[in-house]
Amino acid sequence: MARRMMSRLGQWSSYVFAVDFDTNSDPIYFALASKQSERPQVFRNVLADEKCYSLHVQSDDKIERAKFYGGLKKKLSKELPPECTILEMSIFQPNVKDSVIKGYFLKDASKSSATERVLGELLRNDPVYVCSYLCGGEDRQWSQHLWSNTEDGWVEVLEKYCVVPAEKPVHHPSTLSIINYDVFYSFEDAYKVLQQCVDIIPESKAVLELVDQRLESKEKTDFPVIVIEGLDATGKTTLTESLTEALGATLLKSPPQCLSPWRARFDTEPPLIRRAFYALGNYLTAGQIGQEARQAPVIVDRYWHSTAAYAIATAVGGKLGNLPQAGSEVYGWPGDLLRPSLVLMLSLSSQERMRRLQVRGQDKTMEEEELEANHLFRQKVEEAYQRIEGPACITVDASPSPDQVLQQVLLLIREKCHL
Ligand SMILES: Nc1ncnc2c1ncn2[C@@H]1O[C@H](COP(=O)(O)OP(=O)(O)O)[C@@H](O)[C@H]1O
Ligand SMILES: Nc1ccn([C@@H]2O[C@H](COP(=O)(O)OP(=O)(O)O)[C@@H](O)[C@H]2O)c(=O)n1
Repeated sequence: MARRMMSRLGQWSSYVFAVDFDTNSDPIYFALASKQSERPQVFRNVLADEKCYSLHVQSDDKIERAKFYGGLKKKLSKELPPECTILEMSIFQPNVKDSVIKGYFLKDASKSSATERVLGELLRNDPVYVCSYLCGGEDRQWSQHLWSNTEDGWVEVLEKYCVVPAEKPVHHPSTLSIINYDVFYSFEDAYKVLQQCVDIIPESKAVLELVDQRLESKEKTDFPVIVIEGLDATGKTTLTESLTEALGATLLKSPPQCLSPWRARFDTEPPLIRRAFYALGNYLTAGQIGQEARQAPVIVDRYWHSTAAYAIATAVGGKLGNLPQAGSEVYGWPGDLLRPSLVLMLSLSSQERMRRLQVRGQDKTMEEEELEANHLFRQKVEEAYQRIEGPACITVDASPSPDQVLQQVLLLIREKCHL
């Protein structure tokens, strides 16, 4: 019944469908209508005579939705014929926060009926909507056909709508659900996510217990707190160690050491859960900063900027221009998180960063591997770093020798923190 209600055109008419045919260009946007449009056909330039399908996740439970969507791509890649291309798609109400429903669009060039079989199985067993797309008639217009499950196990077409072009929205759909899905702006919001995961991820309990024992931090610290940020291999470890020695400071990092046993586990989780874990790491580190900054200056290797910038850059699909505008609330500092006195971001050319990565030759996190493969993603991380406010970060050229970088940073610290 719920499915029937949701599928009515009245319900869908305010929604737009976005399919990422190519990460370097805008998605193709389309909507559903009862009548064909006279404007050009939506898919004409991107589809050959392939069979096309879409799937989107249906569940009111945020955690279930995130878990299922994360696993769905793996499942589809494994079970669909190799001639089937899996593209990301989302359904959303233009410029309405939290309205996004994520899914996949399939272009199937195979001759077999394997794809339909896999989709039929998914429809029977999982919280998904499945649609197929047909191109027909003299003017070769596209229509969308919503599938439904019958009691005797057959899949039938429930409803059919015309596919019509839709306007490009002001905000890229991936920016509509950053808040509380990719980035958490209060302790409570991140904590709630892990609380809801206790049954499915037993490690959450241990993390929550640690977090429950965290130290509270005052808003104002006695000694300055200096955060060093930057992409992997920009020289954070080298600099934070020499700074700590030069200033007689205490060195801390986020996520803190006490979370290490669980980090790899949470790195395999979908963004919602993974980001909540890192967000809580910042609150644990904040407690340590508050304590240590009573006695000496504190140097912190990665903190909130890392958590927010990587999360935003991962969440926002496609081009650099799809990032939320500078000044957007997504770049704001969480009201309840200790603010450092100074944030410095080490910046390097990609060639020098690659050289240092190769010299170091250590294992990289999956995300760091992606950074290497994906120049666009790296640009988005650096741009997001620069847009975060309260405090904003100051960019430091990390290409000179380690000692020159240290001297340059010491000068900045003396100027800004009067140390
Ligand atoms: N200023 C520098 N010039 C040249 N090499 C550097 C410099 N700073 C760090 N390195 C080297 O680059 C690699 C990455 O530095 P590291 O401090 O581990 O970066 P991060 O902690 O940001 O990942 C290491 O092999 C380090 O010795
Ligand atoms: N405070 C932090 C630190 C790291 N992170 C995440 O951890 C990853 C980087 O961690 P890392 O261990 O590879 O970084 P390095 O300190 O080795 O440069 C990023 O991909 C971020 O997603 C975070 O979200 N918040």
